[in-house]
Amino acid sequence: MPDTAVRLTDVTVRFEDKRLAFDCAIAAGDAVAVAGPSGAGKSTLFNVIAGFQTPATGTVSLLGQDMAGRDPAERPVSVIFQDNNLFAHLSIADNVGLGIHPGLKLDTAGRQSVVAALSRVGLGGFERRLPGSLSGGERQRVALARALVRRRPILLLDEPFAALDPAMRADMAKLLLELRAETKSTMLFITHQPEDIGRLADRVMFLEAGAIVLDEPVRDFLSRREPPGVAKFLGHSTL
Ligand SMILES: Nc1ncnc2c1ncn2[C@@H]1O[C@H](COP(=O)(O)OP(=O)(O)OP(=O)(O)O)[C@@H](O)[C@H]1O
Repeated sequence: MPDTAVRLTDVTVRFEDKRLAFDCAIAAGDAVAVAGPSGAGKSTLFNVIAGFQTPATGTVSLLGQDMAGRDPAERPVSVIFQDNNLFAHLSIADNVGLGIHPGLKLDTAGRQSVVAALSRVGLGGFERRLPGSLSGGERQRVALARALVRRRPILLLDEPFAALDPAMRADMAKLLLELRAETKSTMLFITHQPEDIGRLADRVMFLEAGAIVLDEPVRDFLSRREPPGVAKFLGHSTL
């Protein structure tokens, strides 16, 4: 497998009145926290990597391959969104099965991997239930199971902890660490919580005003007192 999982080179994205610019290289197997104030461009960065947003310029390369012209489904990426992860009218097993086949045409091996993935995230026996009967943390774990059955080497998590209480956050972080060790996947997660960065990330990318302004090891990031935006994020300043 190539050493670099995600490489963005001279990537720009244009909205009516805005221009975002991204350059970065993420090593295969790293867990990277993506942080920064609201509107900084975190979701847009994910959309560029996953293929939901086409850049105006630049190159997106995943596992050494140029992704130009490749639809999201053709990319080696799974995304877990903060909300709307699950279809309310489908059973938990079917919601996970969608990760294998969008028309839910699963063979025996597919059905077995759905059961195995649910068991792996601690939801064995939940197969026939509906999403509405699950807690927020359980629903996030169903989304994780769906990502697991897809077996894509790059996992993007958009605020995976946002809807969770502190105990659930710790459980989710532990599960993600275990899954990362098992699958050797590259993981990027958006978070607004320094605590989540400390327990899960190897590196931190900090975005401001449409650009990656810092990209460094987690220890360096967490000991920062500047720039002001980072100090504020870390709770060292009331600016
Ligand atoms: N489809 C779009 N059309 C126009 N502007 C957009 C579009 N998508 C994003 N933007 C703008 O681009 C900037 C970056 O948005 P983005 O959603 O990536 O930020 P973010 O860091 O994820 O914010 P948040 O933490 O609030 O989710 C914002 O100013 C946003 O208004």
